[in-house]
Amino acid sequence: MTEAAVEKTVENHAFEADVARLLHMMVHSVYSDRNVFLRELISNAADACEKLRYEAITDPSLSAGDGENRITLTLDEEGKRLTIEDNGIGMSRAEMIEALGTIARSGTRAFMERIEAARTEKGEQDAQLIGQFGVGFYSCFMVAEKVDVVSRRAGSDEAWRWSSDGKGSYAIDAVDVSEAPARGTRITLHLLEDAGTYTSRWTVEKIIKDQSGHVPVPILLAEKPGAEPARVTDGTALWTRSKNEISAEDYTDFYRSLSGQYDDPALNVHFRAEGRHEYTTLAFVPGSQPFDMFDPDRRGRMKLYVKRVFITDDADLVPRYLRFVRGLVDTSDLPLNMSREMIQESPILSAIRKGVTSRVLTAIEKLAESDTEAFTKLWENFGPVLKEGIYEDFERRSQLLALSRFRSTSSGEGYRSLADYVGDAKEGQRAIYYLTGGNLDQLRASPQLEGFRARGVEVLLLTDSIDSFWVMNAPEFDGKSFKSITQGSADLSQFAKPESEQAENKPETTAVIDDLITFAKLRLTDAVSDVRVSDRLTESAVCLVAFEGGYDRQLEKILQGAGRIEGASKPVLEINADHSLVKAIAARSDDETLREDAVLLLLDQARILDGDKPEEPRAFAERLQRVFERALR
Ligand SMILES: Nc1ncnc2c1ncn2[C@@H]1O[C@H](COP(=O)(O)OP(=O)(O)OP(=O)(O)O)[C@@H](O)[C@H]1O
Repeated sequence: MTEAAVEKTVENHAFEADVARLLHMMVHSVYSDRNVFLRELISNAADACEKLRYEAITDPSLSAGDGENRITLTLDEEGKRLTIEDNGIGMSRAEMIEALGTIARSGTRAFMERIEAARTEKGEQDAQLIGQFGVGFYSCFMVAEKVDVVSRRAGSDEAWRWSSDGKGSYAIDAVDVSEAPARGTRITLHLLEDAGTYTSRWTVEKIIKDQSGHVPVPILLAEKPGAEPARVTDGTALWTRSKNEISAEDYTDFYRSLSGQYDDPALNVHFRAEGRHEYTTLAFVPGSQPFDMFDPDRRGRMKLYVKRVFITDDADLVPRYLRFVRGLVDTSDLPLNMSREMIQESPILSAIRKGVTSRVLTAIEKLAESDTEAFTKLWENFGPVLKEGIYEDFERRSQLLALSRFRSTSSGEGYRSLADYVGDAKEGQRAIYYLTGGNLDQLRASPQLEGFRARGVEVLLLTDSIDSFWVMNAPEFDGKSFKSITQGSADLSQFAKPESEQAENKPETTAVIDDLITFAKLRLTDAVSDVRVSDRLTESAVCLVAFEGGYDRQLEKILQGAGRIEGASKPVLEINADHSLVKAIAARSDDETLREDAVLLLLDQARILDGDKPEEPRAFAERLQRVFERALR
């Protein structure tokens, strides 16, 4: 491009719709801790330096001339400006449009949905959320009325300026290289009237030390344009220091600058492995759930360093079920110039992955032993993800089962471990009973539980979608297999009822009940595979269960919903022969119409108790009406 063309071509681009929404939120944010913008910009600058270091391994000319990476902040009180400059990788024109005009992070999108929902509900934004989760570059519009980004990509002889007031569009134009950093990016914030504090040395230095003290690139601060910058942080890698030199605050600060989250970590795991493989790990379990935890594309976010050079955050350093763990591994065992693809397949990496996984799980186990409250919080945040491991990681299945906590008919508002369950199991109890479903209240009201409750047999109440899957794969815990109480026969006769209820122990199947069952089997043959007397019911008249060997009812619904299986299998209708309604119906064999209405209504009642709808709502309503009218007549 010629000099003349460079000066004239200013292109205006509209922001992607989501960016515009996000910016609107930023500008109208009521969040009081605006300092977070600085951490976001410093973190991007540090990433850019790390990317350069990596690319320079194969092409040393990229960092030629200016080998030491640094981030320099310049204050300009008079001009009400704050500048953040790095000598990292820089951005080409296309990269600017991609990075500063769209939203790449799925977490940011999820965050926006959450914050918008909170706003509609409460009439205001959930300001805390902005504070807890970084929202990247765009957060600078909390403090700036205009932002200029001038960047020159390493190795390029072009420089570009991106400029915006954050109100719907941005402009891009080419600038003369003499106006740009020799390499890297300079971001100039034209501060808002009320953001003057970000030109105070004292304030900015404190914010840097508090928020970004452990960024692995040195940070310098110049008091005014042209002044000699002074070092604020030295950029040494925290993980290379020995544990006893590192305070809890150091770890928390580091976690925050690494993860982009602002919460306190629930757990940190810092160790150096020596021997066959040498590597250092510094990993954290966050104190809160990231928004995109259940995003199917979400993978581990651990960073891989080789001899302190950042290589990739895409190396799957932990299995998928630990995808919430943040942190890094730094090893000297891998060569620096190995491609990312080769690293992925390297046996050294799988050994490291194994080691890191073990250490993280052991740390979680220790927390479970030492601090129930902290562990419960961790479990509430990440239990549903950890349980995926029971399904996916055969080798660690028992370990994960032992770690898992459950609601059950005995847990009240607390949680039970499988060890608790087995410890309190009835004599001779061979199975661990469970019931799966969408929510706890519905499960607690399930008729299928009645017989178990009456006999004091504990049942696990499983409400996460993953539960339906791992229970199929987990053959046993402590010699006991898992058994769904909505599948097959309950066989509760082995457990005695409490003395007070002994009298009504085994339901008597009289001839009239047998007759009713034969009638129901015939009449309901299209809808159910069998009708039988139940020993799992005590209060309800009927319930539905899956036949032995079929899918658990809840799992079948999930698979059907996901289009993985076609059509539902026919359930079994179980009847409580002791129930007064059932007895009354059985006694009315003289009235065919009434009996037919009654068995169809019983079936629909069982469906409703299962959280489903009557198959034919109209016929159901008419039947109900007929029976009502008779009763009232
Ligand atoms: N100083 C910089 N140098 C080079 N590229 C930058 C710089 N600042 C931002 N970018 C580019 O802009 C993109 C968007 O930045 P933003 O902070 O919004 O999200 P992010 O950094 O990708 O997300 P995360 O904070 O989760 O890493 C970055 O991924 C990067 O490509």
